[in-house]
Amino acid sequence: MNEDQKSLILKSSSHFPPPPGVKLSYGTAGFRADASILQSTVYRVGILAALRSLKTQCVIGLMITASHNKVTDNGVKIADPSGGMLSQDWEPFSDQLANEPDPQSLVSLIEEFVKKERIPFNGKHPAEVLLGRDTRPSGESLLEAAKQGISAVVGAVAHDMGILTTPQLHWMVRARNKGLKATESDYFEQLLSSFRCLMNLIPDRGTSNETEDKLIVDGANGVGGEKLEVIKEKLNELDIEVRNSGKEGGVLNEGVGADFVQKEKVVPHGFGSNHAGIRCASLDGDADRLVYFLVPPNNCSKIDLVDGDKILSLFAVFIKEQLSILEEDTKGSNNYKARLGAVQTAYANGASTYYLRHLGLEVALAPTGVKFLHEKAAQYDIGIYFEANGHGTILFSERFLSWLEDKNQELSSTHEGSEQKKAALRLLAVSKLINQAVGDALSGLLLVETILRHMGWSIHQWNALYQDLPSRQLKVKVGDRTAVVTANAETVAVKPPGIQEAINVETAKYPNGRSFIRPSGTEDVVRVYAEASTQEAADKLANSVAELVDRFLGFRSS
Ligand SMILES: CC(=O)N[C@H]1[C@@H](OP(=O)(O)O)O[C@H](CO)[C@@H](O)[C@@H]1O
Ligand SMILES: [Mg+2]
Repeated sequence: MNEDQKSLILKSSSHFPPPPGVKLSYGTAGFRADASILQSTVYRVGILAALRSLKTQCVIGLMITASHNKVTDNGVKIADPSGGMLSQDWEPFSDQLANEPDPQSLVSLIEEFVKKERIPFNGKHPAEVLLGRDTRPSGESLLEAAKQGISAVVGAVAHDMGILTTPQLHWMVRARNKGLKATESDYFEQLLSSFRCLMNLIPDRGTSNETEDKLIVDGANGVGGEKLEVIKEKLNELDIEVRNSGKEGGVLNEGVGADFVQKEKVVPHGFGSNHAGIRCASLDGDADRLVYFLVPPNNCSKIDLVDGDKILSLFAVFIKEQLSILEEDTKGSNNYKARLGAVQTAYANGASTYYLRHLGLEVALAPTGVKFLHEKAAQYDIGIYFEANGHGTILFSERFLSWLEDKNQELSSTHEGSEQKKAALRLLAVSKLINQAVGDALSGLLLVETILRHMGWSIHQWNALYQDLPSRQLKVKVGDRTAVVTANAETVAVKPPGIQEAINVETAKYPNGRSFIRPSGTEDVVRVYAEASTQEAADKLANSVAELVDRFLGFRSS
């Protein structure tokens, strides 16, 4: 770093002092806080993004969003060259960068890091950062802060991509770094063309199928609703009605959205008894989560939730079917047994894990946070990962895709129009429709819709793949949530000493009982999860484990 560079950072950072007494940490969702205290953080993440771009010599993404959090919050996160989350080994530096109050020390911190990481300041490519933001009112001024941070790095270029869903920005970063077309219209074009390809390959059963036409989507009053309106205009094949699109004056994430629907299991605002029995879906505030639900006819506030675990299961059934068809072609010269795996967290309903194993899939467990699931899923030829809350996607390995392309060619000459050829084309279309950078509610929704039609299933038939074990999630406020340390993908609490034994004693009292605790990465709470054979038992177990947390870790009066 030369003197000009140092004085540029020194000068510009003096306009962005961090708020006194606040310590932020780059968690599972980047930095998140009340929007009013985030100017300096976003500015510094601008610097970070430019440095990351220099280091990798690739385009980097910077997204301003607080997803499902309340509208007055905001946040910022980085998309790495592959379109995935920021590499974990840069997280400690991100924390130091965000929290350093003194401009001179900030410059020294950056200088040391640049040396340690050997970041090339005279590399072939100047830093290039794509910027996106959700619909939050604070987004515009935070975007300015990000631009200031980026331009504090000599030669760095920022491209404002406008209001986007988080997955759109990740998709653009991935596409740019693969040398592909990467505008928002390219994104829509890829989704729509692969969707149509799958629709054209739906088997003709000669009878009308069970899938009802209409789908009603809760857009969480956020960016996802807006973008779905755009997709809807270009789609004649689906009958979609968007509610809570943000245009009706509702507040982002208030009584609406995938997080609300999944956690509270009640109907979102704008839905009621007139929607009973109709297929409904809900997106979160930045449209990287998707859940489906049904409003039952009799009890209209409680919903039947079709969550991320069930979306995973639906995708698994479909992909397994296509792989089996391909494997039937034993005469071909080019055969390959693909490894299909599923990745879940401890929050996955026990019934879903059981179902997936019986389907013949390998099921791996990862800690909460999509970066962990993504990493594990990338180890399979086809890895499907989902958090129960609806965040997930499907990853195809390069090796498998190139085999599939070859197989498709081979089948073109020998088996045109055959079931094998169709299976190969379907899998290729899925690999283009699904957003392989990160979980994407819009592309996920289009895939769910085509698979339901392919199977001829109603949402009821889909929901009946297995029956969820009753579960309960609680939050406990404690003095210091970091006192809880977990192991084995968060299924065991190793600290504080003795708490796991006490949880085991409680769990053993209930048939099919399972319970675990972990510190949240996004809120100042310890989360408690419990499941058991009945709702009453799950509630009781969750409450008694919450009491244990309180007893071991709660606020003490002394
Ligand atoms: C139980 C739960 O839903 N946890 C969510 C939540 O993380 P916590 O660390 O539990 O606060 O937000 C994360 C980011 O969106 C998401 O990845 C995760 O699944
Ligand atoms: Mg989100």
